[in-house]
Amino acid sequence: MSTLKVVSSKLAAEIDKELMGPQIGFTLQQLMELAGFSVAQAVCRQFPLKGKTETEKGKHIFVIAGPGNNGGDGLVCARHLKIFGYNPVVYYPKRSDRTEFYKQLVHQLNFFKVPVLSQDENWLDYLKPEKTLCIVDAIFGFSFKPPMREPFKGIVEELCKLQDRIPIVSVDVPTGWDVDEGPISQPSVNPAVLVSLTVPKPCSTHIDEKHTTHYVGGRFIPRDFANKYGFETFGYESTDQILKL
Ligand SMILES: NC(=O)C1=CN([C@@H]2O[C@H](COP(=O)(O)OP(=O)(O)OC[C@H]3O[C@@H](n4cnc5c(N)ncnc54)[C@H](OP(=O)(O)O)[C@@H]3O)[C@@H](O)[C@H]2O)[C@@H](O)CC1
Ligand SMILES: [K+]
Repeated sequence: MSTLKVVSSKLAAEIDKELMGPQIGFTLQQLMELAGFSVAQAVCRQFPLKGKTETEKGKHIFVIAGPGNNGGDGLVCARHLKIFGYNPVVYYPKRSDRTEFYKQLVHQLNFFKVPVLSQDENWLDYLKPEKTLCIVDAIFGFSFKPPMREPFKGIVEELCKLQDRIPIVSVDVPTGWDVDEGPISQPSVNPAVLVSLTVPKPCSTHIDEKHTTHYVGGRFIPRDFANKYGFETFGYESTDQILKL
């Protein structure tokens, strides 16, 4: 049997449903915690603080959280980045009331004194190349369907203007990309780092390997489950939550 290296948006949603279904019984909270934790680990790997000056260490990591679960991954990631010694700031313009859980994630950020900006705040003030280490793009993941609606369209247009000067770390899918077809509509970001969760989506075959470092993270499935969906598990080392592909 040939093994797939990527899974479609449809299959990714099916995998998610089965993981959180009655037979397996993961909760969304559990998977999101591991997903966000792995993205924070990828940021550490890519932008290590060790040996950096105090000025460098004080730079912001600007996390933009969208309205769905990709945004939730961003909220979790920001908390872990703070624990790891970084200086995250979260921009959360459209807050989900889908579940109480998103509010709890915001309370946890308040607990760790991570600023969480609302839509009406001047978020661009935090995005200065000399003051910002990177941007974590947790706007849209595998449920995004173009064309992009406001306020995200305007936000992503601003990110596109900045991305040559501030590196973008995209969570699961670069925002604006069609999950299966890649960057076929605008606006869409061109990330310096992509962290695919569970297994890469087809759009990841469109990244320019010279520009984008690709990690896989979200280490939560056994081999027989992966094989059932036509792919292999990844060779994570030791306790690592990410693997550079
Ligand atoms: N097993 C795993 O790997 C795990 C994966 N996880 C993560 O979940 C992610 C998938 O999350 P998801 O299904 O909630 O969808 P996501 O992509 O966040 O977007 C949905 C939101 O976007 C909106 N929206 C859509 N199109 C739009 C448009 N054109 N313009 C504007 N808005 C638009 C849409 O709005 P609606 O259409 O409903 O009005 C809805 O609010 C996945 O990529 C991974 O990061 C982990 O957390 C757990 C384990
Ligand atoms: K994203």
